Amino acid sequence: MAKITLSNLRHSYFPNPSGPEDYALKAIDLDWQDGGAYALLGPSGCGKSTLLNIISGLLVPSEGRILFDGKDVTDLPPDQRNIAQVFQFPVIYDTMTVRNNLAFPLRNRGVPEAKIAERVAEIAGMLDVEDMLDTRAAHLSPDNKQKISMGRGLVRDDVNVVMFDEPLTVIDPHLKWKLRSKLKELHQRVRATMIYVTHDQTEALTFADQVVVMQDGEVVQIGTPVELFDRPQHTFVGHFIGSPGMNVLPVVENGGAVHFEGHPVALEGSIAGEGGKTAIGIRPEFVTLSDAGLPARVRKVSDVGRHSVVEAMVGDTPVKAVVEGDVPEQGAPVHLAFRQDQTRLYRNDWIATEAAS
Ligand SMILES: Nc1ncnc2c1ncn2[C@@H]1O[C@H](COP(=O)(O)OP(=O)(O)OP(=O)(O)O)[C@@H](O)[C@H]1O
Repeated sequence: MAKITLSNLRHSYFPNPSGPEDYALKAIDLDWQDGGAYALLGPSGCGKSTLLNIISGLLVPSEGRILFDGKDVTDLPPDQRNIAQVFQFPVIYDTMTVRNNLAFPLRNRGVPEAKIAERVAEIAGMLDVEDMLDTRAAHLSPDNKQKISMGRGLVRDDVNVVMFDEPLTVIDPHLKWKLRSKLKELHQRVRATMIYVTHDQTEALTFADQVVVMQDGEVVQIGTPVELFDRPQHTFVGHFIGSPGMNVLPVVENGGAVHFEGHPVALEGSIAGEGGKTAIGIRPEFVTLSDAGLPARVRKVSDVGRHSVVEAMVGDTPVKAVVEGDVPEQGAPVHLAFRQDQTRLYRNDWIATEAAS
């Protein structure tokens, strides 16, 4: 397995790009550590597939280099990069048995039969598919086909990286959570460098030790799931991660003080920089209904199971609060309190407050 370095990577699908908007990837510098479990998370069109194709060698970047363990592979074709890939849809041979499907990537590389048998048994054990080994792949359910596809991606122990591209797309919703945790467990046992591409925050946060969040061709934050939740560096991360996402509320900044809808708001710490578009970010989990606080009127209450989400209007701006227990009626006047150590200022969408020590 290898450490993967992306250095100063940019990519445009246009022959003569003239501005940042012409780039599908805009300046990416990243180190993926050897043996790490990474997720590449972002909405459709943010550049995930472009980045994946550059790592696998299907696409040559317009600028920048890709290194595997310090060795420049930018100009190497896919078959010389030693990568295993699991795609959205199962890639298996229907006429072969599960055993032969799992053995295929090893036979292809001339691995001795005894070693193949050992490795296939090991992977089949990890995936709980031992009882299917002699079944023809054509007879498997779509879920099991995808499991075998994953097994084929994991069976070689000499690859630089295993890349998963939205691998749970075809999986039945009620089985998704099972396979999600299975993949995490597999990483812990196999210890390969793995990159998991998805637009689904739950999949990314379950699988990865480090999540790389992308928006519009840029990496906006790399962090553990907890870091992304606790301290979003960019409003996009706050909004995209969490359910519901972080409240991003426009504020007026004046001499170190900020006002939201005319009310002063206390921030977590001192403010950096000046000017630009300012907003505060506070997660709905840290907004409470209280006796004092910002006057608001309830617009909507949604019961989401373990708790409710109350959306209340402060002036013209909706604010969401996660509420346990009793909830007010629609239209009721309430007061909202923001937990100060969780209230951050964002300037032009980037965090602009120091954390309270
Ligand atoms: N072959 C291509 N030619 C021109 N533009 C492209 C091409 N492939 C992708 N793009 C553009 O590059 C940007 C990034 O696309 P990319 O497919 O990498 O995003 P993504 O995050 O993988 O999205 P999705 O999840 O929908 O596949 C988008 O604006 C897309 O329209």
